[in-house]
Amino acid sequence: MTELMTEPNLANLPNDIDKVHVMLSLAGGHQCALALNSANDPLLSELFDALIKRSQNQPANRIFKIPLDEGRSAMYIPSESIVSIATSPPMQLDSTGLILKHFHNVEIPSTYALGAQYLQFDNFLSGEEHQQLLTYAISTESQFVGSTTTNNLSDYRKSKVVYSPDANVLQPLLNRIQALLPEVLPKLGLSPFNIARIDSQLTASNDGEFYKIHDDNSSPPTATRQLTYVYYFYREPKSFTGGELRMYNNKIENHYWTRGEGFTTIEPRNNSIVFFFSGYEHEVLPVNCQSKAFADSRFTINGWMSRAN
Ligand SMILES: O=C(O)CCC(=O)C(=O)O
Ligand SMILES: [Fe+2]
Repeated sequence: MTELMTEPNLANLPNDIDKVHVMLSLAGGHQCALALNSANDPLLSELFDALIKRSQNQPANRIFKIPLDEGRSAMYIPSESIVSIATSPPMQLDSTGLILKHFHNVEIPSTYALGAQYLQFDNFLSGEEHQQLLTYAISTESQFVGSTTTNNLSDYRKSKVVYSPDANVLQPLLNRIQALLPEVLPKLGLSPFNIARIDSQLTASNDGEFYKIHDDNSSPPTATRQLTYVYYFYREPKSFTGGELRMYNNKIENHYWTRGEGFTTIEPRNNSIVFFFSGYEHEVLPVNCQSKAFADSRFTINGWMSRAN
């Protein structure tokens, strides 16, 4: 008997941020839809495990209990009958079938590792270019608005932002970043990619402000972000402490790459730039700025290179 492969229709499923919608195609042409609360649900990695075993002609020999109707009923499926698994959002698997994360259209670094990976370059702009950005940031105080996040959680991110800074002022920085990409990408284990867009925002973090743990590409609107950059600048003498960037290590849990315990703390040095893969989890520790003066803020121009689909 031949098994007919039809494309499962996930198009009209809701696009929740954390939920993973799964469509199992089963031998005999049957399909079974389920929604998991997160990509961390062990059922998902176990289903992939069965699929991988099947692709290697190894028996998985188990029965899956698939919750239906929000757990009010269940269906039992022998592992051998799983022909394919469709997910929304897509899952990224490594060569052994570990689920890396529910990345969308990004390429996972070839060196995706347990340790946090980033690059920091000091003295990134000339003194004049650095001063120009500082003068611009301080003089546009009235254009800064309270920051938001795509998960819309309150108390998750506190800082002030200009979402569309003057393109002419950004140009020297963006030129230098683009010129450095051929060096940066291989060092981070990323291949060259077609840049569909470069976003930039200007931020000011003052006393008590922070950005809790997040990654930069796991919501539908940010799904194609591949590379994050953060350029740091502030007025000398430095009038704040804290505000370090903390990059988290990864670990494997339930066949799934997730945030590990360890981290690296990166000093937001004046006129330095940091690059990292947008899927890595990171946070900005609280800033202490006694003067509370806007001009004494920890400023950044930070943004993302998104790949073309
Ligand atoms: O300011 C920083 O050090 C990082 C900012 C950040 O993580 C973001 O805007 O997504
Ligand atoms: Fe971030």
